[in-house]
Amino acid sequence: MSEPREPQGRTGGGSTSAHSPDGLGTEGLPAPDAPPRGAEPEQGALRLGTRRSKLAMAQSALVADAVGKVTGRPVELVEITTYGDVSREDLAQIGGTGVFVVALREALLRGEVDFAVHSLKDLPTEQPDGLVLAAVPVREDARDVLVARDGLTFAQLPRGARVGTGSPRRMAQLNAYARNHGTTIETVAIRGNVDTRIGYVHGGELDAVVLAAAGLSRLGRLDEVTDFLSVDTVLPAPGQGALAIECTADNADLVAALGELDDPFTRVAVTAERSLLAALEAGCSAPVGAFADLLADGQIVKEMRLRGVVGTTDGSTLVQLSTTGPVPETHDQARALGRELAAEMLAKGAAGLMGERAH
Ligand SMILES: NCc1[nH]cc(CCC(=O)O)c1CC(=O)O
Repeated sequence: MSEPREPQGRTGGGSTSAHSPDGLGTEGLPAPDAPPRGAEPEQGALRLGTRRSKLAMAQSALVADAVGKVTGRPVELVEITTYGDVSREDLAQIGGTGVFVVALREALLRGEVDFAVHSLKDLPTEQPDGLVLAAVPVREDARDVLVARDGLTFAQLPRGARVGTGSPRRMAQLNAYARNHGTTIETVAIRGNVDTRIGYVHGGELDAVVLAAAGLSRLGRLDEVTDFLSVDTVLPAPGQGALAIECTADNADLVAALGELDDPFTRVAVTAERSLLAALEAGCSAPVGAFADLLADGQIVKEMRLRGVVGTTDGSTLVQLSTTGPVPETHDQARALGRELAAEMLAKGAAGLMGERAH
């Protein structure tokens, strides 16, 4: 680590012959009254590039706090407007959720910000040259949730209920779920931020909207949820609920410092999920759900399970498969799991269900 450390306070008094817990001794530390090591340049604030939506700002504030703690440096937020924020076009038309990301990455590559925070599910699966995901912190609740009028759960919605979501993945699975229960819903394509979406329910235009639990949690609005949709019913988007902290690859000190916020299991799980998505050659707004979790026997983690789904938005056809194997020990192993499941899904006709994006 190149970060300066506070000299460890030595409590006065002849204590035991000093052996530090790491066995390295304390000889290398400066005397308590020595000035800070002069080699470190004056370090100013780290600039965090963020989208300006309430959700992005909430996520960035959480990460700014954590980065401040691990680096000991102040973090300042730099707001960046992305095309996805200003365009009112259908997401699938303007190139999927990647439109939220391009402007942030350009700011990173131009050196205008030091690092950026993304919702991992909005990140295209291809990692651009020169940029690295320095950390994927512990994932929030990955589930989708329902915010419905009158506190209704999904099962309580009346036949033909109008359910808003812009996500073909959600449409496919919600319509399939309704069909399997002998009922129907009408999925209504909506866009907009969380306030706008929930506003359609309060305004009476829709019976319910579907959102990510993680987003509502970070906005402090989980109390508005009327039903948490089990991942057995609706597989979340690959990477849903996880954040990605990205910086330029050449900034080794920062890569290492940010790396302290990485959660290895979240990283392995989302790597497998995103590898599945990439191997299905699906755009980010294609109807692909994926979720990796650990199967434990009591306290002992036995295996990782990866589940994937693609379907038509009307829910008439879903290809849903899962695979279980040893918990991957490397990112390559995690990617291999995703590719294997994708190959099985393609063999079952997944490509034909992915609309114009399918090959
Ligand atoms: N597509 C927008 C988006 N990107 C990330 C989240 C939620 C937070 C997350 O999944 O980490 C949302 C909103 C939503 O789907 O409700």
